[in-house]
Amino acid sequence: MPQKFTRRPTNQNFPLFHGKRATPSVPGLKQLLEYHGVELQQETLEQLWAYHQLLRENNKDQDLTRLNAFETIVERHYADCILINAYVEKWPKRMIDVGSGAGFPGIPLKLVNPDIRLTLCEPRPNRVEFLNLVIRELGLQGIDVFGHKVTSRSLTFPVEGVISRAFELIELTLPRIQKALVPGGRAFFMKGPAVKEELATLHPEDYGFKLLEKHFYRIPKSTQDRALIVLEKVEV
Ligand SMILES: C[S@@+](CC[C@H](N)C(=O)[O-])C[C@H]1O[C@@H](n2cnc3c(N)ncnc32)[C@H](O)[C@@H]1O
Repeated sequence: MPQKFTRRPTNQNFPLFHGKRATPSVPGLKQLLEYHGVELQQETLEQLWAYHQLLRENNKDQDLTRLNAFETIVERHYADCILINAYVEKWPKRMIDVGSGAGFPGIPLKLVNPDIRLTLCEPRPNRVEFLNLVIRELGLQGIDVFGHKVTSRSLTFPVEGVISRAFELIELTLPRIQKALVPGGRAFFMKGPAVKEELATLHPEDYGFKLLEKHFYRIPKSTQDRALIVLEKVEV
């Protein structure tokens, strides 16, 4: 069964399952994801569930996410990180996720696109430990953790793609990734509605980039407005 990611935005704002709470379980996860426009293969769903279990078990003492309710985690973490697939025809083969935190968007992105060779960049030791635990426990291949800050000098390997969510202003990230990103490489920024003001004063050409795509959408059946901004490295 192909995986589906609904692109259609909706203004409908139903209470979840007509007021009922979803059961935290694989079927509950499937039901909630489908409610938000994400249809996954069973194997991917089970991997995401395993990740969710690790996130819950380790959140208490490791400060991984401030979201608590199952429904909110599925909507604002999992659906959010998977829906971007609807806007990207082909992901670069070699990517980094800058400021991964507890693994967003990197872990869901990798589960849905196992062919991406991905490095999760995260300096906080407890988060690095958690990300390595997830990789080990889920038996993921082609993914590792760079446990340092990404700076203009710290990345020593070339990459074809960069992604980040809830990290910092785009103009602060561009100099960090300028050297590591190959010409023609792409940078994907997952943003909220405030990005419109950010874009109004952004000059990507100052850093050797050009603005390629802007997608504004809402997580289906939610109040969460999102944007995916794609820049291309043009400078050789
Ligand atoms: C607000 S959190 C966002 C985490 C995740 N991307 C998400 O959407 O939930 C930002 C993360 O960036 C990390 N961070 C801060 N400076 C960084 C840098 N220079 N390079 C890489 N990660 C950094 C922080 O430790 C933190 O975990």
